[in-house]
Amino acid sequence: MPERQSAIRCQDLTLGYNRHPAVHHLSGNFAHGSLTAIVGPNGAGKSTLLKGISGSLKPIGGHIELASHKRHNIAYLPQAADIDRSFPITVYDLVSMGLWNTIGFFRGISASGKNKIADALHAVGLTGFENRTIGTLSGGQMQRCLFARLILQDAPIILLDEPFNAIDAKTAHDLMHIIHHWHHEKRTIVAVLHDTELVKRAFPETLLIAREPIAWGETSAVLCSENMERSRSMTEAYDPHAHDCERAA
Ligand SMILES: Nc1ncnc2c1ncn2[C@@H]1O[C@H](COP(=O)(O)OP(=O)(O)OP(=O)(O)O)[C@@H](O)[C@H]1O
Repeated sequence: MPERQSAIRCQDLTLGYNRHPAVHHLSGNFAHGSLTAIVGPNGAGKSTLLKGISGSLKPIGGHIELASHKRHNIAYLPQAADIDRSFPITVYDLVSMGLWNTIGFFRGISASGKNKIADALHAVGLTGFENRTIGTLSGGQMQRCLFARLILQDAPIILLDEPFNAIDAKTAHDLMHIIHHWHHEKRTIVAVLHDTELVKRAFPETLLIAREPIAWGETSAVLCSENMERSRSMTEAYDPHAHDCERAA
């Protein structure tokens, strides 16, 4: 099979905090247009990997290469817990931030920009919520709002950190529909997920990680019971007081 064009290439990548590695020696490609789930136990380094790809965390070792070399080509949805919802901003203003790459900070929103915002709000089922402050939204409505912002970012690479966490089945179904639409548009999508049944149903490729990569490839092969057991035992064996990576780069 010919090698697929890579959108994100990780080369012997090690990421961590204060020199303590959280993701060790990851090498592999997220192919252009692929839809990949990142799966693994709590503390396995899944969010850390997304932070590394998004550019908000610099590697301790190794490299991340993007096909486009432009970080603004990445749209990133952080975990809900990392978002401050006490900030007094309306749904309209939060969603319109998705246009910043195209309009800049200080220019007004054009008529076509306003149409795009209306279309994005419609796509996520939030028409009529424009003037609500985000602190008044339910968890599911807030996630819909953040997806509308992602739609406007119009990025070729989309990173989603637990997009369905604490979300009801109808909202998860609607947001999954948007993810499939992005996949059909040949965007590269990487999503951290805990629901392995959903991953098996809807994500063709999976990276299973437990600080070190366990397996990466076709979902049905990656999520076999042997790999799942290995990922559990590797995380259980982790020593939180270890300083430097013991394996040579
Ligand atoms: N800002 C930080 N400073 C120090 N250590 C951190 C920081 N963020 C994460 N870690 C540590 O890095 C390791 C990996 O964390 P990470 O959040 O990437 O895991 P995860 O796989 O996303 O977990 P979960 O499924 O629980 O969200 C954990 O041991 C965590 O405590």
